[in-house]
Amino acid sequence: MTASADLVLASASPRRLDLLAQIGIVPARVDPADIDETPLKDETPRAHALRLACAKARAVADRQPGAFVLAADTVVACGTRILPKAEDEQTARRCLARLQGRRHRVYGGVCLIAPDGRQVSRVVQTVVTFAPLSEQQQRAFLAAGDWHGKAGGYAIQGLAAAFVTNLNGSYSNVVGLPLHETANLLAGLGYPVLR
Ligand SMILES: Cc1cn([C@H]2C[C@H](O)[C@@H](COP(=O)(O)OP(=O)(O)OP(=O)(O)O)O2)c(=O)[nH]c1=O
Repeated sequence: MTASADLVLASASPRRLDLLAQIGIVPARVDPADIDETPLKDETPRAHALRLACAKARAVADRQPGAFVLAADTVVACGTRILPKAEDEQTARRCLARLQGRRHRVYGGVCLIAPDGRQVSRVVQTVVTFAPLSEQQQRAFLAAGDWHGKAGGYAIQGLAAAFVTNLNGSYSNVVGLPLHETANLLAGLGYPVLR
């Protein structure tokens, strides 16, 4: 019965919609959750990604009865520090200064709530390494503006790809949704995937 229920994507991110489409999943509706994304005191990046993904899914499931609700959250972390979503150039500059020439982690929280109320979630970790960047490279990147609204101030699917020397784990997780794990969560709760 639940196999034919609608899927609602609880996200304003067009990248998540594109990623789902890549594996043949087209949500019936997009209904972004508007929640407070401020980290709690001493919250780890992993716990933060999981908490926000579940809070987004819960907020939307409450107003979308009878549907599967999928939500996610992407967190870029330097050590235990959660990097902000870059909404201005100064924030993006600070993020880039931290990321260049070193390794960081990207945590993707995913949460799925089924029509019958069952809830499953995962956190997926990807390790990304950026090359050391010259002042000129950093200036050019910032001027291009491909940091706006992005966790950690970069988009691996955009210009920042030129900076990545190594990636260990799920690439789609960095873009915004770990596809393998998301497909498994959907299939596990009875939503048709690749059928
Ligand atoms: C690191 C990285 C992040 N991002 C984006 C994905 C997410 O949109 C954003 C992280 O913010 P999120 O809060 O996870 O997502 P969002 O605010 O865009 O949408 P919603 O909360 O409604 O689900 O950063 C990239 O597009 N590429 C990258 O390489």
